[in-house]
Amino acid sequence: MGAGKTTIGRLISQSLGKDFYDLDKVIEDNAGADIPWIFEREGEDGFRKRETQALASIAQSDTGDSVLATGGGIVMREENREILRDNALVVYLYASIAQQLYRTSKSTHRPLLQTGDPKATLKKLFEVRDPLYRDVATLIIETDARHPRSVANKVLDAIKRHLKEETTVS
Ligand SMILES: Nc1ncnc2c1ncn2[C@@H]1O[C@H](COP(=O)(O)OP(=O)(O)O)[C@@H](O)[C@H]1O
Ligand SMILES: O=C(O)C1=C[C@@H](OP(=O)(O)O)[C@@H](O)[C@H](O)C1
Ligand SMILES: [Mg+2]
Repeated sequence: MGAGKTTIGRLISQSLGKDFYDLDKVIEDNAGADIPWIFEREGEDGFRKRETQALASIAQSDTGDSVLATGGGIVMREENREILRDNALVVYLYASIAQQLYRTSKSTHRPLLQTGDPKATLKKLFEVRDPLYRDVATLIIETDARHPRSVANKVLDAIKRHLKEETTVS
């Protein structure tokens, strides 16, 4: 949360002229309700079920030519990780806890951070999730101390380099 997935994903899709999906927005549109409402009525488990359904349906229907920003918890289910590995070039946007805290502090839209100690929550989530992000990631990009446009350019460069290397090798 607060790594910049939604912001950077949209910028990248514009640069590449590809469709953009934000999985949280897809979940909200499908549910006809926002994420805080889903967490309140259905709990985190209900949200995770909706998240997997939305991811699977995009992976099935998409032509493979789009940019998808997921929510930060997407890696918690092995089936989601499998879908990502099989269908996508996955970019892990790394942000320090301090940056995550700063970037998420103005929003009340993330139910998991509506606690007395969001910093401790972010730290716990990072410990569990960082190895999982690394497990599914094709590329890892550091986002601290960088403007969103500059992060987007860094991602675009890394993707181009990666695709060029793949072509050279095969
Ligand atoms: N590289 C960055 N530098 C500074 N602020 C950023 C950066 N990336 C995103 N932000 C800001 O942080 C907030 C959270 O970004 P967002 O894209 O919603 O993150 P995520 O989808 O990963 O939770 C937004 O207000 C966004 O404008
Ligand atoms: O990390 C998480 O578990 C979540 C991250 C959120 O998305 P962002 O990572 O875009 O904030 C959203 O999917 C939900 O609040 C749960
Ligand atoms: Mg987001």
